[in-house]
Amino acid sequence: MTTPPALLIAGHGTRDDAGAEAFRAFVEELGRRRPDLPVAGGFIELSPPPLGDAVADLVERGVRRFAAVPLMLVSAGHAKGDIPAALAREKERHPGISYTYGRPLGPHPALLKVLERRLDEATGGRDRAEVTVLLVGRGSTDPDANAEVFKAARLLWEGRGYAGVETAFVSLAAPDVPSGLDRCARLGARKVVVLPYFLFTGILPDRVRRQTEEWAAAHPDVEVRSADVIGPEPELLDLVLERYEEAVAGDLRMNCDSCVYRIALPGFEDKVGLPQQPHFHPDDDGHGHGHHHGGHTHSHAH
Ligand SMILES: C[C@@]1(CC(=O)O)c2cc3[nH]c(cc4nc(cc5[nH]c(cc(n2)[C@H]1CCC(=O)O)[C@@](C)(CC(=O)O)[C@@H]5CCC(=O)O)C(CC(=O)O)=C4CCC(=O)O)c(CCC(=O)O)c3CC(=O)O
Ligand SMILES: [Co+2]
Repeated sequence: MTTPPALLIAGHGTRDDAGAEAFRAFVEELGRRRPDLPVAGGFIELSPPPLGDAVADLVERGVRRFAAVPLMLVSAGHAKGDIPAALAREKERHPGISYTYGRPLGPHPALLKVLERRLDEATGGRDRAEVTVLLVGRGSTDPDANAEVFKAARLLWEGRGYAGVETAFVSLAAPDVPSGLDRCARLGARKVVVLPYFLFTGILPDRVRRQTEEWAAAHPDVEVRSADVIGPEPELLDLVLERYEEAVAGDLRMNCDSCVYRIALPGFEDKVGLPQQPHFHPDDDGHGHGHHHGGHTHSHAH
């Protein structure tokens, strides 16, 4: 019998005890969900246990193969750089191990669903057409990572009926939270919900809430509410296990998560499963002008 690879979760780490505890409880919950797997989690900085201890723990339990999933929303420095580097270091420490590495989490439809729920909680389900959302990401010096937050905002806007979804960052990238709120006001927003694009409670989500309250106090003409972080929702557990399965199967799907031909996005349901055709090309009638795009049929039959 071949045993499945273990699951290793890599978290960020925080000086906020409640945030670190939320991560540790989440890893325990993953273990309860998959009693067939050794599961361990560690942080890349600040909080115990460090990622290296989590790997050592797995090795002590007899694990030789594992799949590592970064508990990160975006692909920035941690997911692209230091977690892979930390894993390479662990392989030097434990030469007998092998591992595959999964993708970050966002902007998966499961997360959008949780964000939508957080908004409904904050507004009491009021008329969405009057509500402008300010989605606040962590912010990074990696523009690709910042663009992923804009993508999440746009996908959240599509088909859900909000007046608008604007984007801001808590630090390292513009616009910051007050500028993002200014922008909403200039667009005519009278009801704004600030929605943190963060996994768990922590120092940065607290800062978002504080900055939101300060801005709201200075702008009594705009009704401003704060929504909660994503949190350890069942959707997040399922998504991490989906990332695990992908990493085990070697089936890493780039950004197919939000592909309109695979996922029923609100308002675009009729596109799911549509056969894909090559574009009409004037040179494709047998004259052979050397513009062959062989193998580019973009099939989505997963
Ligand atoms: C408060 C602080 C720690 C403290 O002091 O306790 C903290 C906290 C947290 N960061 C989180 C997430 C991310 N942090 C980064 C990146 C960086 N974070 C850094 C510092 C700090 N981060 C400290 C003070 C920062 C300040 O004052 O502004 C940098 C500068 C240094 C470094 O970490 O090396 C580095 C810049 C790299 C660059 O230059 O681009 C990325 C992007 C990336 O991957 O690079 C992500 C997104 C991951 C994703 O995609 O989800 C979360 C989890 C949030 C959640 O739950 O979702 C928490 C927890 C919390 O908020 O408590
Ligand atoms: Co950080």
